[in-house]
Amino acid sequence: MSHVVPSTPSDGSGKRTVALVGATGSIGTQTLDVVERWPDRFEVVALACGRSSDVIEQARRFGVSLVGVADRDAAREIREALPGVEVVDGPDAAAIVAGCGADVVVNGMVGSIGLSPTMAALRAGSRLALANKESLIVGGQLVHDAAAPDQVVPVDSEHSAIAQCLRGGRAEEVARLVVTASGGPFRGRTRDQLKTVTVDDALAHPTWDMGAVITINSATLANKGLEVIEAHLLFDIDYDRIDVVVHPQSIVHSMVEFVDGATVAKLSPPDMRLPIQLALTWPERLAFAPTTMDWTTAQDLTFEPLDDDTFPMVRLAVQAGRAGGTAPAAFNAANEVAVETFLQRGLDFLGITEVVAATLESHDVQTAESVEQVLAAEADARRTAAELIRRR
Ligand SMILES: NC(=O)C1=CN([C@@H]2O[C@H](COP(=O)(O)OP(=O)(O)OC[C@H]3O[C@@H](n4cnc5c(N)ncnc54)[C@H](OP(=O)(O)O)[C@@H]3O)[C@@H](O)[C@H]2O)C=CC1
Ligand SMILES: CC(=O)[C@@H](O)[C@H](O)COP(=O)(O)O
Ligand SMILES: [Mn+2]
Repeated sequence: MSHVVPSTPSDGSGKRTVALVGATGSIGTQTLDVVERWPDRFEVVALACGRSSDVIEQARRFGVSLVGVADRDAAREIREALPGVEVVDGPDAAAIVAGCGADVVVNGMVGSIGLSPTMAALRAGSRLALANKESLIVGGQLVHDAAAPDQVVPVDSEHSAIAQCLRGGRAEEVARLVVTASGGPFRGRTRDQLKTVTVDDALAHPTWDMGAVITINSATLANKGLEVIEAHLLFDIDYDRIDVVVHPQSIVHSMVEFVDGATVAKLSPPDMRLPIQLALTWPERLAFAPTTMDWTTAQDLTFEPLDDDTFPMVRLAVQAGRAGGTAPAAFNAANEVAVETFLQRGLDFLGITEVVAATLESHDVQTAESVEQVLAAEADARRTAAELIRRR
């Protein structure tokens, strides 16, 4: 485990400065909920979003000095509403915010556009609380190499759980990682039954309330595929030693099996404020529990194997992960294009997986030694996916 190791615990004195990219989304707003609870521990200094004017109220509430807005038209209105605040705009705005030198940068952006903020935070030497799994997956070795040993702390619930299970353990004692999946809204359905599902059906996640893209990724199981690659990169474990198991209650957030047969699991009700809070102060735990288990009542915790034929996305992601180089970036780019088109009602649900499989099939895997190479491979995969969708 090279990137998630305990750093020196804080002695509780002094505030940590926090920069938050993706401030107006699901992770972003929950991060602000957590931070607001601890005014003596955190000071939000910079925020970034795509275009939402919600950032105006957030910037005022936290008294930030820097705001990044990707959309230039939206930025004009936001700048006028925030006199005295530096408002940067355009495609590099989030990277400027992430690179501002805060103690902790939370990357809660959606999609591989989160790569440049991830790299900017790492280059600035900030602790990176990483929800934006796509940046790690597409950046792969580049992100891995740019990160100091204790610099990246996962926010993703499964990876936060694994990091907690591994805490204090030795790498050579780990036998396997077991990543849990809710199974999404279509768990138990056949491929035939998935032919007619709608966008609204796919957005009805059984256990988590999240942004639209990750919710669709949970429905196709692409999210779990991305999470297997994420686990491989964060914890340096071979794909042969990472399993996925379906656990519909989303209470066991993942597990680690050790060489003596002991399995350690992390359990809590499904609430992202717990892993967000822990990532802000890792490895220290703050004494606020957003929700707790009620162990005085009967609980059913069930586990079942993944139906790999109906939901082949995990298999495809592992194939991309094993191929290495630009393949994970191609997998993710094709998925982003297909999901966006599905959300706009331009592609059927099963088409998402088919487009990803066909894009991956035709992708010419290259080494990913620079951000430019990754971006070129992504652009190529996006073109292929768009062309496949056009021809359907
Ligand atoms: N939501 C969850 O519970 C979980 C999410 N994650 C991961 O966290 C990430 C965020 O997910 P989620 O919060 O659900 O997504 P949302 O769609 O809810 O939020 C996305 C955020 O990104 C912002 N954004 C979009 N484009 C840009 C840009 N160019 N520059 C800066 N900001 C931009 C949006 O701003 P605007 O509002 O202006 O469009 C918004 O603030 C994803 O990678 C997801 O996989 C992981 C585990 C759980
Ligand atoms: C909350 C979180 O971490 C999500 O990634 C969640 O795991 C999605 O649920 P699925 O298990 O359905 O993909
Ligand atoms: Mn997750």
